[in-house]
Amino acid sequence: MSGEKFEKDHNPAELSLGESDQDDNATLFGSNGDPQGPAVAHFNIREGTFDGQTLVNGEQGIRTENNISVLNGNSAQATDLARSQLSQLQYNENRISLDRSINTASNILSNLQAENSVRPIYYPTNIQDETLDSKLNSKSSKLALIRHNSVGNSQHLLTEQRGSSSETYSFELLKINLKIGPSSENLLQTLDKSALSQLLNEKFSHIKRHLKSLGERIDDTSSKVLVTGDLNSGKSAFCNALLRRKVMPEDQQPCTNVFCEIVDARDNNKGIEEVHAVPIGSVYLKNDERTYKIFPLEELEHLVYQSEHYSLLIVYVTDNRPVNQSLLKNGVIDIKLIDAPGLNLDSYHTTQVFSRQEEIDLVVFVVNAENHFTLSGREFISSATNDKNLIFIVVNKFDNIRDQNKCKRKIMDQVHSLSPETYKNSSNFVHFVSSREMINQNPGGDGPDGNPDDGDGPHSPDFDHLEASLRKFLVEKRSLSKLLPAKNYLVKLYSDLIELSQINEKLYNESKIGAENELKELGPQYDEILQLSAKTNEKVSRLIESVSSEVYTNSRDQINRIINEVDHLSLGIKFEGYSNITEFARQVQEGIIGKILEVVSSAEEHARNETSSAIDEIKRLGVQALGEGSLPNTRFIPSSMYSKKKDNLQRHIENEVSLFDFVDPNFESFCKICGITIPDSRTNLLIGLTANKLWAGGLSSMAILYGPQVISTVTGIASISNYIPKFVVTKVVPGTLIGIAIGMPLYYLYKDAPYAYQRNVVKKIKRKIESEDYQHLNSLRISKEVRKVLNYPAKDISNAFATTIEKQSLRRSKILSDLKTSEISLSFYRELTKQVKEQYQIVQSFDLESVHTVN
Ligand SMILES: Nc1nc2c(ncn2[C@@H]2O[C@H](COP(=O)(O)OP(=O)(O)OP(=O)(O)O)[C@@H](O)[C@H]2O)c(=O)[nH]1
Repeated sequence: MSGEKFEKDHNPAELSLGESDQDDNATLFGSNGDPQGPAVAHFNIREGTFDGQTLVNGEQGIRTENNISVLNGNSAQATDLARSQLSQLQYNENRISLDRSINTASNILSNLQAENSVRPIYYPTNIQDETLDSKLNSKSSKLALIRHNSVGNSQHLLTEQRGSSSETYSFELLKINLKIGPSSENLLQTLDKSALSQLLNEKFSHIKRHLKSLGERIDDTSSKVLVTGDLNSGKSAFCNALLRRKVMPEDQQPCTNVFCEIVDARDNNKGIEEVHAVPIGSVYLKNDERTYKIFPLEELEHLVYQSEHYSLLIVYVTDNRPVNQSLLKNGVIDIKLIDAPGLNLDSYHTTQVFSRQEEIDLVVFVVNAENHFTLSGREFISSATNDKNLIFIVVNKFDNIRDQNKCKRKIMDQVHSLSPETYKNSSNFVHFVSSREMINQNPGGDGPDGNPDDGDGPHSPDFDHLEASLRKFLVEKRSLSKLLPAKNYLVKLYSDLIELSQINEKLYNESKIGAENELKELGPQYDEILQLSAKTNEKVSRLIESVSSEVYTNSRDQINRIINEVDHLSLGIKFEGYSNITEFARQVQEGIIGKILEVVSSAEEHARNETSSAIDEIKRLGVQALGEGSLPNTRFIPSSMYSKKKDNLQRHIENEVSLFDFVDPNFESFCKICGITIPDSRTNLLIGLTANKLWAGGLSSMAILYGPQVISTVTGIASISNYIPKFVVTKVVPGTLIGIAIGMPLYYLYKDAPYAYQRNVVKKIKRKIESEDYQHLNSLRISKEVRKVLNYPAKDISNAFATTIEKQSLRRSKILSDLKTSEISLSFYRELTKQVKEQYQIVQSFDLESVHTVN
């Protein structure tokens, strides 16, 4: 039946056989005559039939010829069939709801995968596991992980949480277990964020694939029954007994080596009985004949041995028995029987894998009543029970047992220990039968050529009961065989998702609160550090400014002083006559420049000392503001200051010495040299100065430049001698005057030469200094160096501040981004928790009936 025909909007719980006085037809559910609307199921109570509109498994209910004949002839059977069909309707209701829930679950997982790729989902590594050391599962490690994984460094929250009690989580389907050996620790806790996220993603994909196959399984209209058991226990015989004909080869020697799928030929192979042998490595596609080889049914007894060629034999057989008797063709669903090879070392694993396939609805385990359960049989049953698969246990060859009660007791004891659930419902799930008797009573069977009996074929109460249980379980209780696994899976999945979502919701909420608190704390801290930085930098700048300008002033003053004093400085250089005049000139020049440079050096030394103290002060200010250890550990080396060639004054002074450099007539020195007392009273000072000026500007030049005229003047004076007594004029006066006029300047010039040279050099130097603005440039040079050196610790401070501010700023933006992440995630998980809880309720409410109420 196409599921879409029975659409939503009606509650499966309301399905019931209608009993109305006015109307024999009860409407089970449906639309009100709307042809496009959901199908309508009408059940005629008197006739025990559905009307022609009612679709059952894709067919029009019971309007087939066979069915009508059967139903007309037997109202009890009709009621049975009606019940089957009613259960089919109910099945469809549940199936559609489950389908919807499977799709929802799959979408939720896709959303989680998308979320996981952007913001890694927190997956607790402290999952409850009896084998795990709970000491490893502290809450702090969990929080450390979420911090590491997704939120970042909200350190205080981490600390806050450390005190709280540890929690463990229990997942069933979402459990990721990375244990290598049974005793080893779960490696989950050692994984990093991306690895964990990847694993979770894979887990989601795996679950999605499983959901898909569950969806396919519940949509599949057929049911598969895997018949397995120990070697030679009579599995093939049991299949034949169910078919009431010898289809599968039976042998005392192990014979069935290939899995055989017995399928109704009428519905699935146009009624043709044959075997489709699927070669190893091929996947059976009915419509593609390249995927299998066709053999007549008679070949089956050879084919079952050919496990080296074939992996699967599809055996198409026709079961002509009425729908209420035939298991394969029961009028409701397709049932396929799979006759598996007997369990031995080779086949055990394959059979176990086979039994876990989604399309296996029921496992029938055939055990030989004579041998009881073998080791492999016991293992198979406990493993199937662990997988929560329902198992029918058929104790075959019971006809061979003499003390049947004893045998029953022993086997039931074994069942009890193997599967308590099966034991509890043993009347439905454990059957003691003889397959051989069923076949022997009906050797011809109801094959295609055999006469379908009248429905009263061979009977055995035990076998009838077994068949009835199987039928009811597969046909009427399909909800259990097909839908229950899907429901259980969804219940587990939603329960895990609720837990996962709630954990994330809780942690992201905590994370959000933490981030908000951190931001609150960080705001003032950030402003504080900004202000402190500005203040400290300003203080340091002011300090640098004041030290540099003090150094500048000091240097300038000192240089000025020496320049002023240099005229009168005693250089202690002896003038050893004009023969050594060049050497004298050099020594004088060097002496004067040396004096100036001495002062420059002393200004530099002063600058060094000032720099050193200023560095200490700047460092102190830095430590005061930023704390110990916040600045780089640097050491000031005073000698590194002014280490380069500091002065090129000497190079600028002309080295050439001319004779005129030694001539500098000066009244003062003249007086000094000539023994003339200089007026020193205040009133005479002006005269002295004027005279000095005159000398400086006139007499000295006059003596040098106008010497001849002076002499001629003196000569002129000599002409006056005509009026003076001759001997005076001719002998005394001229001689004296000439002697005075020539001798004194010459004497003066000779004596003054070294001083004059010094004065001239000083003048020269002063001129040079003046033209070059030497004092300013040198003071500037010295103070600039101070500023440059002081800028290093200042820069260290501003760098340290910049780093702190940047750190704070980075932290702030990190917290802001964490906050945003937390808010987005929080709203995602809030919504998710709501959704998965709703889905959990919905799935829980599906009424598939109690598993063990088969009757
Ligand atoms: N007495 C008795 N013999 C049975 C019964 N069922 C099967 N046998 C015999 O037991 C032997 C093995 O039966 P099979 O049906 O081939 O057993 P099997 O479990 O299919 O064998 P493998 O598939 O080879 O493991 C055959 O000789 C059957 O005739 C039974 O109910 N009673």
